[in-house]
Amino acid sequence: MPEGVLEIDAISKRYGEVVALRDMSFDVHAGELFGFVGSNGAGKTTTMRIALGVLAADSGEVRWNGRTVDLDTRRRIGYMPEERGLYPRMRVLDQLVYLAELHGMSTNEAHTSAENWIARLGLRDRRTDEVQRLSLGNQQRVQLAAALVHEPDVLVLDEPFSGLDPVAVDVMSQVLREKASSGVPVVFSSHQLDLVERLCDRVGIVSAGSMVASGTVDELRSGGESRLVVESPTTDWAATLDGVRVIEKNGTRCVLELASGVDDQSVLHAALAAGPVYEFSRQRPTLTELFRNVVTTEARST
Ligand SMILES: Nc1ncnc2c1ncn2[C@@H]1O[C@H](COP(=O)(O)OP(=O)(O)OP(=O)(O)O)[C@@H](O)[C@H]1O
Repeated sequence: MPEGVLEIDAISKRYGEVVALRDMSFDVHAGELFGFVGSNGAGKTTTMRIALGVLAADSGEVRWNGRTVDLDTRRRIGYMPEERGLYPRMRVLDQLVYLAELHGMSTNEAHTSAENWIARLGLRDRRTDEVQRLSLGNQQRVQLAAALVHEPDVLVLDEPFSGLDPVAVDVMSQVLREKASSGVPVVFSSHQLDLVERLCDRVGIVSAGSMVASGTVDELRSGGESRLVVESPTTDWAATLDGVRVIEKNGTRCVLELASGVDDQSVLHAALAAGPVYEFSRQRPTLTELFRNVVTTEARST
């Protein structure tokens, strides 16, 4: 039986005529930070709500450690919903203690844990304030504390970074990294692809309700189009090569796109035959470029 694995297995979901998810599948393993990215309406929130059990799938299954997620397992998931779900009139500390107790902690444990997360997330000065009196960013910190306060076995966070200032982004990143390192599978959705690229062990790109690419950022980047940056006094030779397209030219420096199967070494030989070569390197796409490619290709094929 797999240990410490959250499995989303072939989940489908319709809202009336709208197909929100079709055979959505991915795994998140213990110790792993998994970034879930996709266009607006791609199906991220629906997937996360199904993973937590606040929404039922039409078909497919969510498993934790090989077993279908039930009410007990759900209590062990820390969830940060997109529509933030705090009680606006409750004080920060009281709210966190209440939520921790709801998840099965004793009053003492709940207090210790709530105070710990309040301190960790920079909310000490606001601990006795009503949530509604906090700025949106601080409310979001409380929302993260609410997901963490019962020391969950799995973390599922819907756009935890949206609207945070750079310091709060750093705190959130550190906390998620630490949680993953301590063996908790962490999955979060985000539109901030630079952050996802920096932070995540693996990334899943979702389009129109299905997972269309997943892997480590390195795997995804190496699977993209092959590009070369070349600096040489002349670039005329490049245009004569089969399967090579000059996509950018800036003085003596150019970027070439290679069709699949074109060997970069044959390009280097051609460049050297024409004169000196000062730079010759692979240019790998950023996650943002990959995302645009994958999503545009998928949109064309549907
Ligand atoms: N309650 C609902 N009733 C009807 N359609 C819905 C409902 N919730 C979501 N949808 C539709 O399901 C699809 C997936 O929506 P979902 O919110 O899961 O996407 P998302 O990837 O989280 O988007 P975003 O990045 O904008 O938050 C969309 O077409 C959306 O309009």
